[in-house]
Parts: sequence; structure tokens; C-alpha cells
Amino acid sequence: MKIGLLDTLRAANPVVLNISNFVTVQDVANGINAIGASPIMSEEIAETREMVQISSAVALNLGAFSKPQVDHILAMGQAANELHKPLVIDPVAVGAIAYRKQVATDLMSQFQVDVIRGNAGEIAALADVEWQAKGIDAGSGNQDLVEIAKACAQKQHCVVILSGETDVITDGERVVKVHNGTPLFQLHVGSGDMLSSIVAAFCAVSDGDYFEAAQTACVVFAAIGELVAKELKEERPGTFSARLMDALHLTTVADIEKIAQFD
Ligand SMILES: Nc1ncnc2c1ncn2[C@@H]1O[C@H](COP(=O)(O)OP(=O)(O)OP(=O)(O)O)[C@@H](O)[C@H]1O
Ligand SMILES: Cc1ncsc1CCO
Ligand SMILES: [Mg+2]
Repeated sequence: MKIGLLDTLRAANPVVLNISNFVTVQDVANGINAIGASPIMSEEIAETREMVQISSAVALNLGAFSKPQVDHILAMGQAANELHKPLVIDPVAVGAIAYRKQVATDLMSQFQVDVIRGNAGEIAALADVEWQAKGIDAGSGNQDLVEIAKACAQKQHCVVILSGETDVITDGERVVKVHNGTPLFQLHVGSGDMLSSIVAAFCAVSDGDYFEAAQTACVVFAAIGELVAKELKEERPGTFSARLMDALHLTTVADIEKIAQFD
């Protein structure tokens, strides 16, 4: 685990291109900006190649797409592959809506993603494992989370992050578990979206080691949230969200190293 990659990210300030969803676009842009990357969003297919060219990583969020946006997402994924830019996908609610799973799997058959970041309900759906997803939330199920994440990674030939109370990161063989975090993340819609784009920012500075980038992004984000939560006496989602932005900017590698918990 190279938590120092956070300093590399801040020094490089990589441009991260996002297709976001309209619900959380502002949080995603501000979140990756605060941590030290340079966000850019796109909603026009005609600018795809130029956009990917100027970017160091691409994050595709499937949170609220329409048919024209699916064409745009496809063009973006294919351009990222052609131009050798790391590609992250966030398959929002594919465990709850069959149509979304169909679209996500269709897309992933037409380009190669480097990292999939989703909650248990989403990753189980992509791994074809029985699970009760609940809308955008993880839902519930009995299967082993490590086995689900590994199955998904082997199926899609990429790194998978199954996030939740414990984040599971795997390339299909190797597994790292991150134990940091706070339940307050669940009171802020879009925490996962922010994490997915932060993963893309770490991939941009990882020299092609996306397994390492994914783990580091998970520890950094979860530990920063945990530090913010420790300062709150009550569950205050609004305050948490504002302070999370500040902490993404202010928290140092040393602060994170002090509380990082992974195995
Ligand atoms: N119960 C929990 N305890 C600690 N940390 C958590 C918990 N649940 C989620 N997290 C953390 O929240 C962050 C977002 O992950 P989560 O799995 O909630 O994404 P998500 O379900 O896609 O969220 P959203 O739909 O709001 O974007 C991760 O850093 C994860 O570690
Ligand atoms: C609430 C919601 N609905 C579609 S996307 C989204 C934000 C979380 O991804
Ligand atoms: Mg999500």
C-alpha cells in the first residue's frame, strides 16, 4: 500500500474526465478538485476524442443515463482504450434494475475497463451472484464479499472495488481489505460516486498499477471520512459533507498513515 501516492497525485494534479450523473455531479467535481486532481465533465459526444486526449484518466458513472448518453459513454470508453487512458466505471444500481445491468454489461463487452467500483449489490449483480440490492444501496445477501468481488474481477478481467463497511479490492487473485470508514458516508448520497472518480485520479498517477491505485484510493477516502466523523458529536450529514470537502484538501499522508487499517 503506497499512501504516498496521494502526494504524487497532488503534485501532478491530473485532469480526470467524468461522465457523472446529474444527482451528484457537483460533489464529484468538488471532491476530486479538493483532493488534488483537476475535474472535467462532458455531456457532448462530439468532443469525446479531444476530451479523452487532454485527460489522464476517465471515470464513467452509470447513475442516471438516457439512451443518447449510452452512446456517449460507449464512445468515451472506446476512446479511453484507444488512447491508453485508465478507465473506471461505477455501475450504479445494476443490482436493482435489470435494464441497467444489461446496458452495463453491453458497454463492458465493447471496451475494457481497468477498475469497477460498486457496492455489494452492484458487484454481486455483475458477478451473477444472488443478492437483494436496494435501489442505489448495497442491500443484503449471504454470499462472501471477497468471493463476489473476485468472481466479478475474473469475469470482467479488471480490478474490482466492492465498497462498504469493509472495502474489498481485488484483481481476481490478490485481495486487500480496507477497514477504515464511517457509516456517515451512507448518509451522504454520492459518496460512492466521489470514490469512483477519486479512484480514477489515483489510476492517473499509478504508472499502470491499478490494483495499487484502487487500494490507495480506498484507504485515503475512507480514512479521511473517518477522521471527519471523529470530530462530530452527532450524526450530521450536512456538516459531514462540508467538512469532508475540507478534509479531502487538508489531510496529509502522515494523518492517513496513523489510522490506516488494511490487510
Ligand atoms: N457502514 C460503513 N462503515 C464505514 N464506511 C462505509 C460504510 N458504508 C460505506 N462506507 C464507505 O463509504 C464510501 C462509499 O462507498 P459505498 O459502498 O457507500 O458507495 P455507494 O453505495 O455507491 O454510495 P452512493 O450510492 O452514495 O454513491 C466508501 O469509502 C466506503 O468505504
Ligand atoms: C440517487 C441517485 N439516483 C441515481 S444516481 C444517484 C446518486 C448516487 O449514485
Ligand atoms: Mg453508488
